[in-house]
Amino acid sequence: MKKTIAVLMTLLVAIAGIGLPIWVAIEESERQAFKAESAHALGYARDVTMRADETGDQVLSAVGRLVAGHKAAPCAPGSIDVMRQIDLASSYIQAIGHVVGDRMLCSSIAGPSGVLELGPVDYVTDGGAEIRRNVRFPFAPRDSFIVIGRDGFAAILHKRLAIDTAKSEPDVALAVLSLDNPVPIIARGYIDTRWIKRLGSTQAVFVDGAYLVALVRSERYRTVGVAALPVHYLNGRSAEVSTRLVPAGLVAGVVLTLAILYLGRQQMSLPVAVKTALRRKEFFLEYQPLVDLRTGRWVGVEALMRWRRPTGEIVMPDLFIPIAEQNGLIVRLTQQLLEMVARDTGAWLSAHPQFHIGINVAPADFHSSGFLDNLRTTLRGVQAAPGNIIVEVTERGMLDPVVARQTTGALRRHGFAVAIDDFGTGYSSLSYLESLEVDYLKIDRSFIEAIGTGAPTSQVVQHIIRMANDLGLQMIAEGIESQAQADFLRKHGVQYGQGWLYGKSVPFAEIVRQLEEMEESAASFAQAG
Ligand SMILES: Nc1nc2c(ncn2[C@@H]2O[C@H](COP(=O)(O)O[C@H]3[C@@H](O)[C@H](n4cnc5c(=O)[nH]c(N)nc54)O[C@@H]3COP(=O)(O)O)[C@@H](O)[C@H]2O)c(=O)[nH]1
Repeated sequence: MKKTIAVLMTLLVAIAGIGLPIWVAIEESERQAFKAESAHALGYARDVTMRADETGDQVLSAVGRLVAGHKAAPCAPGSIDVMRQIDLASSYIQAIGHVVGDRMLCSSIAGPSGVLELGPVDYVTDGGAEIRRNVRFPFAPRDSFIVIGRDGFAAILHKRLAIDTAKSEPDVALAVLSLDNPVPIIARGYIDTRWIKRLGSTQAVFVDGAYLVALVRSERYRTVGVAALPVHYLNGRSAEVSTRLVPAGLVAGVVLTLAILYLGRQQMSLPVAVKTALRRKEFFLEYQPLVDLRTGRWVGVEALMRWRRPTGEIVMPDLFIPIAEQNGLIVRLTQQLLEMVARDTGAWLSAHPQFHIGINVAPADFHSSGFLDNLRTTLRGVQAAPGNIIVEVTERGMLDPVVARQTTGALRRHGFAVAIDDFGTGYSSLSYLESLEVDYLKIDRSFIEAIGTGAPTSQVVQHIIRMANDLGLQMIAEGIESQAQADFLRKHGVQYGQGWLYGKSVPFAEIVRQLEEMEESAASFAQAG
């Protein structure tokens, strides 16, 4: 069952880990493609609007000039000359003339008496311009023209000019729409006049079915330039961008998934590895000297567990103790700790009954009924005295006052000493401590570190010392690294200490060797004296 869940979880992580970056890459490709093709379409729509505006400007200015100077005799030779000048100077106007009803009576193209039939006006804009959208002339039977007029004059415009853009992309539809009339003024390709409803204040870009549509409103006239790109432009661009982004997303996804799976496996396999390590007896002990601060003599050690993995890597207890605790393995680990203490010290402890070995026990050990028996049996095997052992338990292990009182009481009745480890990091109150039978307070390293630093916690150590003195407890300071810290602690009455100032943790044989060396030099010093 567990295996099935693990396989399912792995599959899920793989699908999510690989799928998510690919999905993000596709989304990003589409976003980039929309951005690029929107700019493309807007460029055409702006161009159309600009051309339509220029056409409007030229028509207005030409008609204005004729109305101002030639209204009285619009077909006089002088007026025709001006019409021809306008014609020549203008880029959009093909011809201009004088209009009465549906006919152009004279013009730049047909002269003073050449009449051109225009047909009826299609609509009149809000500004009063009369628009004929589709006028044909006998002289250009295949073309159709727009005629825009007012005040008796009208300009003939070629229909293609305003939308004579996007030549290299003939499938792009273009148009000039009027806000006053639903029929396009000019159009090329498929144009839906309902698009105009989606125009915001100045411009809009959107996808409608098979088209990416861009609208740009004229700032001067009630017209709108439109460009509609077939949607395959967008898809093509998106495919092009995704050929770059999707492989990158895939690589990122694979790396992410492998990293997640690797970390997950590490986490999932650690409890199994600790269990295997227990079976294979991969744990070992190092011992850190415990020093009498008043004499400088080594009066004991603290046993600290390490794990040598089959790879040779040494793992520190901060990593495996919590795993052992969370996975119900700590009692077995503590059992091995006792066995290792017995094996390392052998008969040495029986010959040194005053020498202390501090052993760390977890809250679960402290609450386990078999712990005391195990401790006694193991020590009996090496003829060590209970007085050799200091059982170190953190404030966390003392949380239940009834169990704490029972266990500490039983341990002390059998001659073992009890120390509260890492003191100051928990929440023990003075009255609670008073109710427990303990021998030592181990002052946590963090308070020793703060000595002389001026940090807010630098004063705490003095309160702890006062509290321990009030309770009649002996003190062990942890983590002494400098002589100044040692001097401060001794001056304030702390009896014992340990830390790198005196020595890091080493195998027990090394502790014995150094003790013998110290004894020898003390003896030769005494002899010399
Ligand atoms: N239940 C068990 N807990 C155990 C056992 N063995 C160790 N532990 C607990 O693991 C914690 C980390 O221990 P460790 O990494 O061994 O670190 C100890 C010392 O190496 C370190 N130390 C000692 N002196 C100094 C110093 O001067 N400076 C400095 N930076 N570090 C120093 O402190 C750790 C000892 O801490 P403590 O036990 O509080 O005295 C630690 O909490 C161990 O208790 C085990 O078998 N069972």
